[in-house]
Amino acid sequence: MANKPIRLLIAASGTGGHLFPALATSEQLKDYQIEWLGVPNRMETQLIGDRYPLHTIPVEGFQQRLGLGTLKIALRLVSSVFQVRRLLKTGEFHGVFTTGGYIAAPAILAARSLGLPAILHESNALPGKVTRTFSPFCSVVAIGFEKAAQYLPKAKTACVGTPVRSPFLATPKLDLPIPENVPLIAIAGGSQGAVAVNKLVRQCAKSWIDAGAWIFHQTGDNDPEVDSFQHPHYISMPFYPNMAGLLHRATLVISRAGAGTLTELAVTKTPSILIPYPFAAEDHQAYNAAVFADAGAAVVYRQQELTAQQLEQQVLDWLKSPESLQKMAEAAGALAVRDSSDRLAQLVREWVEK
Ligand SMILES: CC(=O)N[C@H]1[C@@H](OP(=O)(O)OP(=O)(O)OC[C@H]2O[C@@H](n3ccc(=O)[nH]c3=O)[C@H](O)[C@@H]2O)O[C@H](CO)[C@@H](O)[C@@H]1O
Repeated sequence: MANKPIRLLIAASGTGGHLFPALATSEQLKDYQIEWLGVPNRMETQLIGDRYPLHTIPVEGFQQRLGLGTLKIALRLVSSVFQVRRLLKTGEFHGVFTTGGYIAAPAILAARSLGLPAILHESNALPGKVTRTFSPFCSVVAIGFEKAAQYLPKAKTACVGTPVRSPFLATPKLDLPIPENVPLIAIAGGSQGAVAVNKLVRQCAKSWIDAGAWIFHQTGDNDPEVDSFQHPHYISMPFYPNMAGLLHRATLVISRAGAGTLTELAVTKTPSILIPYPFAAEDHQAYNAAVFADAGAAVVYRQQELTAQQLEQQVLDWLKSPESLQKMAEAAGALAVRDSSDRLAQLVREWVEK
């Protein structure tokens, strides 16, 4: 294999939480020839197309109740496995790396049926269904949180943290017109935004601003009331690419509990209020959030129980208590695995170059 470039197929699709860790890992594999496997019309078609050749296959999740729909999806999965097998063979790939989700199933099955290594990274504390089902077939399963190992008893696991994009490891400036000496409250709804959190935040915003804070609100692009609160100290955007600058600068963050954002909060040592997405598969965001709450790095509220008054007061209390914020910041920092992309890339190399 010495002179032949190593060819790796990365299967990562759908949301920032799946795509960004895969991209961060790919940056550590610059000597590899990388191609990407995704699904049509998902975020990868905008994010990946300029960087790597992108192949797409139509896969989707199993519905809860068995029926004709499920049969159709199962048939589609079988046909996807054959498609990926063809791609792996004709492209002469040496292995597959995936960050889980539906795209992982055909990628893992196709690779293993050809005797190629399949490396899976799972960033959530409660691994997704696909990870739990297909991890025994993987060469190795890298996990973001130690806790995930207990749900994967038949897999060979290695805890490597979750990779963040390289700007998070530096201290990039915030390119927004916000004064340097004011408290900044940032709201991060995950790569899709969080309408219910947005609503609560808008009810509290005036009182936080009156207490001297500025607010940056990442709203997502599906909030019909997005323009209903306006103030010179309140900036909102559907999606903000410089999350690294934002989280480094933020005094505190109000966020969903996607594994990607949590990892970034740890690396940037940012205190947070976490409101797990209540409809996430198997409530997995609550498991992520619990890791941070148990470590003293965040306070967690269930969306169903949280009132605007509670949220408003929690933030006002913290604005008056820099010591509490400092304690949480340190606890968040203690959860960070800063060399995660290195570790994960190393693991990929170990298996693909075996
Ligand atoms: C609703 C849902 O099920 N979400 C899941 C999805 O993540 P989802 O993509 O929703 O959320 P994550 O927090 O994991 O990742 C969001 C990523 O997008 C970035 N970002 C977000 C907004 C923005 O304006 N700019 C920006 O760059 C964040 O910095 C982060 O890197 O996959 C994750 C990994 O399996 C899971 O943990 C999440 O629970």
